[in-house]
Amino acid sequence: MAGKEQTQNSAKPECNKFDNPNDPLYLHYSDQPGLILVTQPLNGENYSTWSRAMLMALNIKNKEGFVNGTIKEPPETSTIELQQWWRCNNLVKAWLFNSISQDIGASIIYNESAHEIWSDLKDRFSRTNSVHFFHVEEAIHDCKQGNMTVGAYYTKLKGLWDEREALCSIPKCTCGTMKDILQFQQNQKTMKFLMGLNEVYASARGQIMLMDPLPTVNKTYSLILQDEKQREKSDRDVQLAEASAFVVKNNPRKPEGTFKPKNQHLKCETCGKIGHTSETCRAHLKCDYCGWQGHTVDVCRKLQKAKSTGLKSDNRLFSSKANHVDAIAPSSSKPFTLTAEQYQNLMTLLGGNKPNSMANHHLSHEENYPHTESSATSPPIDEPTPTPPLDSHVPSSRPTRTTKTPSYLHEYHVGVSLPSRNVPSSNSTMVKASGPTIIAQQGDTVVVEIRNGLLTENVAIHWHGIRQIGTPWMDGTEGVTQCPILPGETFVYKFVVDRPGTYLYHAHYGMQREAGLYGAIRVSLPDGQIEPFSYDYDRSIILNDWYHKSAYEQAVGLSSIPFVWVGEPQSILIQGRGKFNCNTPGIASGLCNATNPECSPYVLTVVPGKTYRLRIGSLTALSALSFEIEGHNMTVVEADGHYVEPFVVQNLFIYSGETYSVLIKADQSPSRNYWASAKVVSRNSTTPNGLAILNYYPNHPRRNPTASPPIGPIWNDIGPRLAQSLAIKARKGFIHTPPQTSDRVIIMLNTQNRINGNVRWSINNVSFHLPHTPYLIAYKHNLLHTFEQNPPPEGYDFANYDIFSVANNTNATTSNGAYRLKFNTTVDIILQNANTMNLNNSETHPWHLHGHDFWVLGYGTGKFNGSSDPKRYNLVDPIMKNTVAVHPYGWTALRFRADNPGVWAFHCHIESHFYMGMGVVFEEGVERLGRLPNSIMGCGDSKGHHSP
Ligand SMILES: O=C1O[C@H]([C@@H](O)CO)C(O)=C1O
Repeated sequence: MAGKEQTQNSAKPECNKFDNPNDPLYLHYSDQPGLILVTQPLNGENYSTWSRAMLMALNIKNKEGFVNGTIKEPPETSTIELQQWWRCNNLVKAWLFNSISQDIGASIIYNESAHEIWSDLKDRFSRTNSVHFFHVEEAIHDCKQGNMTVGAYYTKLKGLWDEREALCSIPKCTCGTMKDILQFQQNQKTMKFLMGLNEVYASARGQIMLMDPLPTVNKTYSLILQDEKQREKSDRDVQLAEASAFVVKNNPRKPEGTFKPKNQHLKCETCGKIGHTSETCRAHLKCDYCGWQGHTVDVCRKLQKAKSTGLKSDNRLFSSKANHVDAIAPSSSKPFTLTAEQYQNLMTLLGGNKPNSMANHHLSHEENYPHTESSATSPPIDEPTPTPPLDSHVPSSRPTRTTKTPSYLHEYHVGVSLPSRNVPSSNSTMVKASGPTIIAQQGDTVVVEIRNGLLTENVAIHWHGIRQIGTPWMDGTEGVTQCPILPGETFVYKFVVDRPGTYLYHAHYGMQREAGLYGAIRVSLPDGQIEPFSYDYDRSIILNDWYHKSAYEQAVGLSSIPFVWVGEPQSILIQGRGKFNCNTPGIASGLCNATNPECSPYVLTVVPGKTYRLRIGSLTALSALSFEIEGHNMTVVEADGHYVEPFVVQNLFIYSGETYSVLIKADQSPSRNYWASAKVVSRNSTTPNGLAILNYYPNHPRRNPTASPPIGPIWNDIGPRLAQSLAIKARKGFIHTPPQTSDRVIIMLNTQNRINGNVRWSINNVSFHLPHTPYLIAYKHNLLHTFEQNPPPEGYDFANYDIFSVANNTNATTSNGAYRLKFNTTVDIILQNANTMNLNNSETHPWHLHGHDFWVLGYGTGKFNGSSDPKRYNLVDPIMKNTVAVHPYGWTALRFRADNPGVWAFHCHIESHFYMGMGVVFEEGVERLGRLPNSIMGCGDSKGHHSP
């Protein structure tokens, strides 16, 4: 009795126990063996996700312990409990069977316990994790927005991160570093997400990257969504398109890790991939349009899509960088408008944050910029009679113009204001920024409507390096090709970009360029043509110098008695960003701190292993620069729009008005960032080097490089600079052989003089000044009385002039006479440098020719010898350029064909030097031009010459 009671007593609590839903041995009536706990059965390749999902489901059922072994089999003495345990174990086994593929199921059917099965599966399938892990990592690396919405892109990336975490998560620890590690991981995710976004988000990306601390990826996603919403709202009429060089290699296909070829039994011996054989291997194919391997341009789906949507074939619309806006418009069929946000960006870039002593007009969007969505058409363009384009100097195999039907119009509407100066203070910083990069394709027509928003100052914009063949009135040189654009007036520039390459644009009125009105022009090859070098990404970088004094104050000083020299600039800017009195850019100290992202240097983010084409242009007012990137060689491949026979440099010397493309490979240790530095050379300058950061992804863009910035070359060592000049030759296969003889030689002695008490620069003792009536109008409309008709001298007193001493040029004069060149003749120019008015001093002058490229035939030191030096000319493979340096006490010989009807300035690109008279003007074939557009008239005697 007592025993029976005991049994009953002992059984009762056990029964109660199994009734308790919190007990792992409890079975709910719904816990049926037929249940399927996960949707994706284990197939051998999805172990990590499967096991995670399974554990989650078992945890909900309170049966996790049966697979991880924590709920042990009870001793045989506890019979009832043992029975219940086996019931539960078998139930879990059934659930496992239901969640694995049949093949795998067959191999574990004889395992007794769920725990054994679980361990067996783990042993077998988690071993493939490293391969899977590799694929997941690869897929994360390749994951870019491309054709996806931001939401879809985020979801995809998030899924991949979760998968990676399932495969390999950071072990939990309680020490303090865990927080830092997680923060680092978060930052990496934010960076990855930002990097994969399409270029339309570049502006937002730039802002987010400068936030400190970096927001979490979720927060970043929400910020980008807001940006997208705003964009959709204000950009309704403009079709969004994936954009820019940053995503040129966007892969719309599945990342390799998730892509499964059909014929898995085939293996290619050529590329090693599964799914095909050598005969059908496409690995060697490369598409000239989208840059992807594996197909050619004729079957490129991206191109077909672009064509079918009617967008310009490169399908780019807006692309903005952290500190400048790249804009590109579709064909003329749709009116192009800037959105309020884009316009605001542009104005912020052109504008500053403090009032300027000069006329400086920052109007609100509505006031200043009428061409928002509501303006349906562009203002009528004053169309002059076109002159046929000339195709000289170009081998017939490579056409200079692509005739397209219809030709694409790129329209830009730009309101002009000038950036303000930062008033020097004890510890201040400054930022200046350039205007939008114009991105076009060879043969495109670019239309830029400039509205002068300045209150009291005129404006004109020159398209530097664009030869304006057939449109000399669009060169934008005030006083030479057009009247100035008056405050409040609008001028429409319309011209064809007839050659691929890297060009610039900038103000060409007084010393206004110095005030910060400039930007880059990037012209790509026509569809189907490829560059003779390869790279993964394309970036434009403009170098500049920056003064605290306004251009106006500088100009007053230069023309005052006593003379007030502009002095050395306060800062050097890389892509619009510089510093003043900060210890180091990017460091959280003083005013250059995290709360002021505007104070950060320009950051160029690179993906380790990738090659970048850096299109570097200089628009300095004064400084010759040496540009270098710590630890990275640069291969020079392009100069002023011409392919260069590649050569490698550690530092690139670049003079105002020049452009170069260099290739750099992100092949250094990816564990840190690197300095890019621009140092003043050729002048004993006190200006600190301009600095930027080459940011190796995924390092934080504002993490300072661990090394000190490069010091750069010695300022007065001419040797390496001359060596670089001599190294620049035309690339084989792209040589434009120069005419072997010339029809006329003009020697131009560059000297500094004192004329009527003013310090001036002169050419052959004649200092240049601009007339009130632009030459082009004066020649065409026979208004020859508006400027001096005595042509400037063709040389100097060669026998008696000592270029090495301070000359007493008392006979120097000023003149606005021009050289008239016989149309289609070949002209040689010898730029002869000399001593300035300071003892033992000769300066570097970058000379820029409008309307042409010239062959650079040679350089030399000392006085040019007309009988021996021409024998040393390079008449085989000289580079063609539009800007070239004459080195201190040296000479440079150029040759060009006077075959572009118009009037063209040729001048020193140092802003103050041209202002002080260092320039000349060439006229050629104006009689061949048709009617000039009315829009360039209105000043001097051109008043009243408007044609109906
Ligand atoms: O044009 C210039 O004037 C000064 C100096 O020669 C006179 O002070 C200078 O360095 C120039 O380049």
